Amino acid sequence: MTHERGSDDEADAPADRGEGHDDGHDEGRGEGHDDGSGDGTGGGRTRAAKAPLDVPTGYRVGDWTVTGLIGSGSWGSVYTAEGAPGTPRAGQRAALKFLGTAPLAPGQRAEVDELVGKEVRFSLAARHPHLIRTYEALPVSDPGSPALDGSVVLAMDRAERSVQDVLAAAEPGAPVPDAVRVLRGTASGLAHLHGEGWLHGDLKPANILLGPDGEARLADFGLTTELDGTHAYVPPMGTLDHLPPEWWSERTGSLGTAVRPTADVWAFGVVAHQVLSGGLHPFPGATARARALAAQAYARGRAPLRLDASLPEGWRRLITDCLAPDHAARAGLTAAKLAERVEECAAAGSDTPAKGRASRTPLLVTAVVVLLAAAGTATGLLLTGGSDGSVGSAKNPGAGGPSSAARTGVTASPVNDTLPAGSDVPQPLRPFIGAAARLCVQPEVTPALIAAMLKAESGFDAHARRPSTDEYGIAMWTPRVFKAWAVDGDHDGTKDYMSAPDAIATMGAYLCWVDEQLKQHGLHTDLPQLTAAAYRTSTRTIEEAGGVPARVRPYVDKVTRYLADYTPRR
Ligand SMILES: Nc1ncnc2c1ncn2[C@@H]1O[C@H](COP(=O)(O)OP(=O)(O)OP(=O)(O)O)[C@@H](O)[C@H]1O
Repeated sequence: MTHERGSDDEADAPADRGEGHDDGHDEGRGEGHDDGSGDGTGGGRTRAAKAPLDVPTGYRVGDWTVTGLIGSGSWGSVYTAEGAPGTPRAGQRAALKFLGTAPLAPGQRAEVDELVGKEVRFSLAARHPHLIRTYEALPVSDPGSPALDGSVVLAMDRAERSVQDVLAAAEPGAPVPDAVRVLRGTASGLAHLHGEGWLHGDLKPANILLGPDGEARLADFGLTTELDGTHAYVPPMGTLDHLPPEWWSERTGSLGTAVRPTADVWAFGVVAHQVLSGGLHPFPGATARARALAAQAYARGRAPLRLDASLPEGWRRLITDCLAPDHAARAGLTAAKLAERVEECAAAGSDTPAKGRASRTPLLVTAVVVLLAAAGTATGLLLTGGSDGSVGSAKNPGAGGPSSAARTGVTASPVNDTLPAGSDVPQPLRPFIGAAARLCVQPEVTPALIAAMLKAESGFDAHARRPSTDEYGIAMWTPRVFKAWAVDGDHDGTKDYMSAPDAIATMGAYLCWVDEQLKQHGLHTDLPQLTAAAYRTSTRTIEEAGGVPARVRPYVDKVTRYLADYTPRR
């Protein structure tokens, strides 16, 4: 998809985030926005360009020998390692994060290189008992392994598990083991970062690691940035489930998206709610996207904040302050103050669930759905969503559905699910196209529309590439936009715009949101055409034009023809 670039449209690029409206959309990490979230995770600039690295056991980097895989994030993979015999590191345990750029197209590579450089810089500079310690950064020179050659490896403290792992095993409605200790460490690490003039930028359970001593340490400084006055400028990425509501209306300029330290405070509020309630997200919804929408509705005063009934009163007040709807209202709660308040809550011993509250049942039902969604979708958008998300983000079609489905409580729509047998839609793609459409309750987002758009975009070519306009894969996703919406269509744990299932599922989710946005702006006729036009431009462009702009008319005409071919006759 080409979000129009330049002038005001530049701001639209990451999934229309810059449209300044209010509502609803979602993501970007994250979740991705999910990733993560759920993350949704769940992203943007080019963290979208996922580069999973396959590093064999026994692989040697500096004094370290790789012993096994821990997991992969947006652009790197983390492995267990041990110091090699005969070296000063002999017998020492470590985690190695391989940050790879080799599989990327040259245009993306420069951008990812810059991000990797930042992650290396902040990781090496991070020194605090509640920040993961990085010992060294090692460049890999291995011409025999093109995928690894040129990557950078961060050798760091190896954690036992992440808070995301703890939440996945938690019982909803009760604090996770050591909840208060986790929150104290997290707040302390965050206060140190902010004191250094940095913001973390991707605070989420997957990035809070627990050491063998049980202490929490913040990790993943890929979105960490120095504050420039009151803001930092970061790539338009994050993990849906942990992005503050104002993120969606920030414009993205050449420096990136403006983010305030209060974004970390919001994320802390979400994490605190999750940790103290056994994984429940403070906003309702079966997907990271739906939860992001719920957070935005709350921020606009359209819905109350309904924290879980089990939260002890002191924590409830603190989380409510972290989740103040407006960043200005959150500003008084600096990270240093936050850490103090966490200590006060801890000292008050308010780490046990409130007793005798009657209203758990409905919330628990939601909770289980949320947990299921999160379990299937730990990002990294990311977004974030998300790992988590980053990310991402949590948009596992098998676990829920896109925003509108979640909000209306409908998990599958009665869409016309078939494509004509004789049409040229490749057979192997049909299940993915059908699945993408089924998860959207908007009647216009049918298998026929998705198939027509795929044909118009790439002629169903999963390897299609148009570097001049930064568009790749079967749905011609712009990597940074893809990252903002990424869905793991084939459930392989990664979200890759060059994977046809992922690209198709993401297209379905995005079209669903576009269609809904257009309706909210009073556009009710020719919606398939308007939706296709928005995919090539932006919803704002279509809303301002009140119809299909002339420059995308030929594209829309093509889609219309294919749509007629693919719509089953009844
Ligand atoms: N030092 C470490 N020790 C143990 N596990 C780690 C360490 N660093 C990262 N991990 C784990 O490795 C996995 C991949 O981490 P990574 O930072 O690459 O991605 P992520 O945070 O999950 O996603 P994203 O980067 O997209 O937000 C995660 O499960 C994370 O919890």
